[in-house]
Amino acid sequence: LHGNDSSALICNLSLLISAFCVENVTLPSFTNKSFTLLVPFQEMIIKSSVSFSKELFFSVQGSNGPALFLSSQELLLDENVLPLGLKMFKNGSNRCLTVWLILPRNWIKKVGNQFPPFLCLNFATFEVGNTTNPVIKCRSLKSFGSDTSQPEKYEKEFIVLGVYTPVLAIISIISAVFSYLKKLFQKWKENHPEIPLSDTTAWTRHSFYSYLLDGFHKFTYRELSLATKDFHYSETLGTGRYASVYRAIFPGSNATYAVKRFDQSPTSKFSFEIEATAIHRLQHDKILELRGWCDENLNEPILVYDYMPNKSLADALWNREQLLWPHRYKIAVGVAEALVYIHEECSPKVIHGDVRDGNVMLDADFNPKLGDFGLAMSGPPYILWRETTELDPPECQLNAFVTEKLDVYLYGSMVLRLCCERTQGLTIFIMFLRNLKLEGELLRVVDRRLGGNYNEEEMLRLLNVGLLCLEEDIQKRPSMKQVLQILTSEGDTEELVL
Ligand SMILES: Nc1ncnc2c1ncn2[C@@H]1O[C@H](COP(=O)(O)OP(=O)(O)OP(=O)(O)O)[C@@H](O)[C@H]1O
Repeated sequence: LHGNDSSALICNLSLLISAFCVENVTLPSFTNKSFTLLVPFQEMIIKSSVSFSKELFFSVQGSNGPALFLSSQELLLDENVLPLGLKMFKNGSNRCLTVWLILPRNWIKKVGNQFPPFLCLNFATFEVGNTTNPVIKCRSLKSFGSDTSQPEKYEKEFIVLGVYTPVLAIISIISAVFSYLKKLFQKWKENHPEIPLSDTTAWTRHSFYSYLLDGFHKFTYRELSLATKDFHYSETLGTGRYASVYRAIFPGSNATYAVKRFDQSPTSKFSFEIEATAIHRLQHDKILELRGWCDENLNEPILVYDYMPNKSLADALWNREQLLWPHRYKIAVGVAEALVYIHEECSPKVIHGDVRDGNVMLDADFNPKLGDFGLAMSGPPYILWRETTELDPPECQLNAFVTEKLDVYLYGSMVLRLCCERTQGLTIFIMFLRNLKLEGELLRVVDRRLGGNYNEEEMLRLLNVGLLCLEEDIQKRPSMKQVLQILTSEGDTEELVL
């Protein structure tokens, strides 16, 4: 921690800093000060338990190049700058703040994997007054550690000569070309939905998404609108908490995709960002494949996925004709494979956080594809963004930080849905199952809709795996790799699961 350095910013707004904590180290409380944190790259977690009612701004400097300004509203990127993610989340009665790094592909390409060991982080919160555009000046990294205090006189001269004059010049130039641009814009607007072009927030979001989704096809809004018949309800495949999903048939190629259009609410937009952050680096046969995206209308950003003719596992289990046992078992194995991949083969690992039948899609042959990464945690800190429910493991009720064993627990409850007709009142149902297991009567709970058409050995294996995954004690829960071994090995069920 490098002192109380206020030279990092020139700002006519009042400054409000509260207690911050990096990992487990509690820093002293700050009032009316900014400060610089020097944190190891991998541990850049900043968490605050103060209640934020005001707008927040952050400035962060990468190893080279100018600063990145970040607020809960906007993210300004420069090509040399490390993009950051920011989210406030609710932890009990406190609102917490986390800042984390998202390293986009092209940035990694640029610098290789040589991350600097430390990152200089200038951190300050501002109470927003009348001014809507606060001026924040960040030091260059070169001056880091040196004496940065300047006589006030020079700062004033700097503001007058160095800032006002160029600003006036720029304003004149802008006014000169404004009418021309206006004409162009009006022409452009005829073919595009409403976008606040002059809005800095819009610009920063567009840049942020381009960083994240670099390499994926960028659809035009018009293309998607045509393919979904103007997002007509007759083309709706499903509606979730954050988005509606439409079938899109592209006239030229006859290709069919699923277009996930996020709603207008801020949480939906955040869900889009979380999903894009996770899905852009996942490539696996059992994970729903992202085909493209569109952010022309920032209020309703869009992700385009492979179309799954059999929709979700929840649809297949509850709404339509019977899902056969071989399909059910194949689904359990496939989802386990997807989870092994995100937990053990991705670096950093990804925790899905919302594994359930509604988020497993089924292709024409009932192969599962894990989808909906809108609540996924793509790297430390692994924080559960959503409210906990009765389907979550006990550790979630106590702590916002989770491990991959959360997915294991949720997988357990999904597996029971594949085997049993009803699983409501999960805690009681688990106790009931454990008793049946002791009595050697586990098969009594089998879904009657299967009409007895199932493989007994596989059924017992799956029920036992479900119970193991639903262990309250996190240590007793198996890893997804162990689960996959149990489901795919040849050995005796009793030996494998005990
Ligand atoms: N690729 C797809 N192919 C076919 N149908 C899909 C596809 N993706 C989603 N759906 C359908 O749309 C529904 C909602 O999608 P999704 O779960 O991704 O939205 P959401 O808003 O993130 O929902 P949730 O409430 O689960 O978080 C799914 O339950 C499914 O029925």
